[in-house]
Amino acid sequence: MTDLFTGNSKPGLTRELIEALLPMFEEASAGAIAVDRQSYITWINNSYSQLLGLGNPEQVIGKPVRQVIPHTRMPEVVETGKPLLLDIMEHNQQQLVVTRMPYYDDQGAIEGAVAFVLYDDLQPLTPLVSKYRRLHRDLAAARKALARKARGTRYSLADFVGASPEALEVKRRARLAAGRDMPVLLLGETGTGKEVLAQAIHSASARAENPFVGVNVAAVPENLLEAEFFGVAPGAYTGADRRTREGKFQLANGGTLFLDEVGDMPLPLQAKLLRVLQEGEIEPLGSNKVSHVDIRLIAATSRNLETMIAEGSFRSDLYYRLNVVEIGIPPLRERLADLGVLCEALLGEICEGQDLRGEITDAGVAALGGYDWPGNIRELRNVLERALTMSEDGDLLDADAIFKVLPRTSGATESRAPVRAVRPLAQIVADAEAEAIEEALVACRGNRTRAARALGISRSVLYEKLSRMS
Ligand SMILES: Nc1ncnc2c1ncn2[C@@H]1O[C@H](COP(=O)(O)OP(=O)(O)OP(=O)(O)O)[C@@H](O)[C@H]1O
Repeated sequence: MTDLFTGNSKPGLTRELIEALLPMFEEASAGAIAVDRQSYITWINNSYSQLLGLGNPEQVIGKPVRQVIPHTRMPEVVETGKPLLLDIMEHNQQQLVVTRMPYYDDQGAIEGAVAFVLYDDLQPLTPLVSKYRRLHRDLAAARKALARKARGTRYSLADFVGASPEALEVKRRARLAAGRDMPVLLLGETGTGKEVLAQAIHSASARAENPFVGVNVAAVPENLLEAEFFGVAPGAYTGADRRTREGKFQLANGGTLFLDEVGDMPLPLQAKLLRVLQEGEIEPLGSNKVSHVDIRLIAATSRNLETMIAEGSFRSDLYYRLNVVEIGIPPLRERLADLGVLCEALLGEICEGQDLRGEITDAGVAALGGYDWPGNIRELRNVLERALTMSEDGDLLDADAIFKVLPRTSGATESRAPVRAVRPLAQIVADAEAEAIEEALVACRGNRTRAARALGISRSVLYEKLSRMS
């Protein structure tokens, strides 16, 4: 072993301290090294030179440390005077956990640095490292989710679950749409995932860092739609706010505006929307100033716009403006092959954060396949949620558990099915009662006391009815 500190400067306090601590560190560590002010090696112990595969330690004294240990950060410590107390360094495909500290002369000037290899084998640290990696992954996912939420989106393309040819085609077109800054028209029945897809397209587009603003045209009273869309100038009408109220177009500026149920838009507003799309300018209510907006429009509807055009209730020129990229989302009954993966994803979502581990048997999935799903994936989610709430045998849903909660008929089958046989009134009443109880339990997340209160019956009566139902 060579002498620790070469050079002729007088030993100072810090240096003394390091010298005092060195034997202890040296013994506890898998190797130790010191460099001078120019990052030239002044000392290295035997164990470190063996670890580095150097043979004779003397031959590296006086060499620049980077020449011997290419990935070392000792020069940085000497330059900045800041210790690097914990670092992982690669050397010859080994990962070394190292600590590095500067040391000073009497006048307080940096004289060099020392480093110790704390571990030359990460094996004992595996639980710690994997915990760190897991936390890091969780943190990254949470940051991403938070950022998405801040921008108004919750979904990415991976959230559009499905592996059937129909689902893959939807995803392929969505990816295509994401790459082009053009209007998109999503066509599909209620609950097929139009909003999921709109958010996913936004998240995968160049506008992803900008806002995603959604507005359900059918949910806004007709007389408020214009203000909702284009905003209101201060004092635009009696009782109007003194401040400017921004409309959805301004809020979505730079990002994506999602118009859900665009088929429900009244004709006068359709004309205004068309103008905005043609000119890229909006005029808030009560203002005579126009302002430029830059948005990508994604519209969706469950209605047949072509029939509406023929009937005169939807403008054909607007239709062609909106329908640059059209994506038809098939109803669930046309992609029953996806039932299994959808159940898995939805049960995972439902059980998240709860002390539940929902699973479904193959027979359970087959039972779901016999239904025609007028409410599509939203309805599937409700059925699974209800089945879990009602399930008596833990969290495994079999065919029986599904049949118990599956609606007996759906709107779609009802309209196609022949008139049903007349049934005894008592049975109809019992069925209606069972359905009301299931709904109350779902609404109260399985809390029977609250469900009983909501139904206006006592807990004991609810229990009695439940036992008769099962
Ligand atoms: N492909 C899918 N994968 C996973 N979940 C989905 C999918 N499609 C829809 N969902 C879920 O179904 C529910 C309804 O989806 P969404 O609101 O996007 O449907 P929608 O077509 O916009 O319905 P509506 O026309 O009634 O507004 C949501 O909870 C959503 O998470």
